Amino acid sequence: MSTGRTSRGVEEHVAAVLAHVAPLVAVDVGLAGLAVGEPGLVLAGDLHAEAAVPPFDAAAMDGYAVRLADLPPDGTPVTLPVVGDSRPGSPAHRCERAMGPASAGAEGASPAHSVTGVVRIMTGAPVPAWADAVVPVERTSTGRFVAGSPTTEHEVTLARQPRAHVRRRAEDVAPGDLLARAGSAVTPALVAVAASGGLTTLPVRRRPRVAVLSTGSELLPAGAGADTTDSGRIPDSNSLLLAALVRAAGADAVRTGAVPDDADALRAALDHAVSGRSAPSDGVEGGARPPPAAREVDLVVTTGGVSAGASDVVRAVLATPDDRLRAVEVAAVALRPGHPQALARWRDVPWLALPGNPVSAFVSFALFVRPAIDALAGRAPDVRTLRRRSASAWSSPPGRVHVVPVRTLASGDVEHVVGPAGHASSALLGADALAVVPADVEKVAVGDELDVLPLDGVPPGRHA
Ligand SMILES: Nc1nc2c(c(=O)[nH]1)N[C@H]1C(S)=C(S)[C@@H](COP(=O)(O)OP(=O)(O)OC[C@H]3O[C@@H](n4cnc5c(N)ncnc54)[C@H](O)[C@@H]3O)O[C@H]1N2
Ligand code: MOO
Repeated sequence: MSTGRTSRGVEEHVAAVLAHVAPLVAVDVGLAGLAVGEPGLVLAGDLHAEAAVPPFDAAAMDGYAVRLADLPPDGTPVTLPVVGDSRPGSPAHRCERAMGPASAGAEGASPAHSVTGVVRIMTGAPVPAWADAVVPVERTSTGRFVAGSPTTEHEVTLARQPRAHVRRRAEDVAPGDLLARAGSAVTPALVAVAASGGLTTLPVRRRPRVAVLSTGSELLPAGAGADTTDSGRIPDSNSLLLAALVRAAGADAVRTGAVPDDADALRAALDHAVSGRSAPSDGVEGGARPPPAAREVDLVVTTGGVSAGASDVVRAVLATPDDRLRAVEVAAVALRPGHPQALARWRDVPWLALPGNPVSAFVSFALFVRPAIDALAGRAPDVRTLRRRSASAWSSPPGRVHVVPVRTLASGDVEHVVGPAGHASSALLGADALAVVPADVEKVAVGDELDVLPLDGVPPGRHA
């Protein structure tokens, strides 16, 4: 009997998912806004510096700017007049003009060097064009400068030092240098380096926004406790699971409470979800921000109701023509867990329908939803799998990619996390990664190399 499903491999289903998502529109945001705004933005274009860092030769120490030619190479101290001051934001131009040799670079119009002397200079201040080193104050007869007091010494005894203590113009960043590529995360360091490099705005994409909803008449509201009677009802855990996974993947989640196995109720819930409003009892589970006005949703993720049961409500909605519904694909993916999958567009928003078993939903997120979020965010294609040696042996189902929760040991090898049964969500508690065993592998032996997907937000070895 036909199940109405298309059989396909994991790669094929990933490609089908990615065909529905494109990077969100890029906007230019001021650096100050980025520093205090929402986290998790992604750069929408390559970023090049406009200005040099440092923008001029700068003192790396408080001390005296000297011309090495004035100091004996053998390190014998000399006493020289102090002819000026260079402070951060207040360079010693006057003295530079008085002292600059005919060859002095930017100040090249200066008269020939006429005075032998030094300039008192503070860390970060421009080094006069004629000077080529800074001698730290503690290495001189002055000993130290007193903060806040006027400096009055007229001469200083100092000697040549092994290091110049000058940060050369552009030694950190030169104008035109590539600071970061499109798809990089907008990190605190990137905001700072961009500011230093003379930029005022960054082209960014906002965090994708993902609506999450659970289906199943057996579901009690998430987080409201369990039912100890024999009602056959269980707490909805998937909507919390997926909302947290969405957030760990760098997107915002709008979670909607569980929807019963009723096609009209699901259609109404989908309408509500794509409007960007969360259910009254739920919240926007992304960055801290005021209660949401309706905002665009970029993706809808549902769990449950996607297999072959009589009450499988997602299948029922997908099978019934509706103006709001397009591009339906119901798939039997060669994967365990995560075999039944579907995708479609609801009011033109891409909709990924994952199976209801919590471990299947978890695996489906890692394999299908995470790449979709990355694509929406415009994140650089991220080869996230690592090669790790297996510390355990197990059998894998023939003809299906087998995804196995593993934990990383101190050696770097990974160990199968054993749960009481294949679908035990408690096994996920001990995992920091998922091993992805190819469909043609039926036995994993100790020492075999595996492809391993690290889990967002779970540091490797956390559970070792
Ligand atoms: N005759 C067949 N039966 C099943 C097949 C099949 O091919 N033929 N596939 C099996 C596989 S594999 C999976 S996976 C499940 C997926 O089924 P559904 O997507 O329809 O999921 P449900 O039936 O709604 O739920 C499955 C299981 O998970 C529990 N669940 C569902 N939602 C939640 C939630 N939000 N929080 C916690 N737990 C949830 C639900 O109570 C069920 O126990 O189908 C097999 N059957
Ligand atoms: O394929 Mo189902 O997702 O094994 O549990």
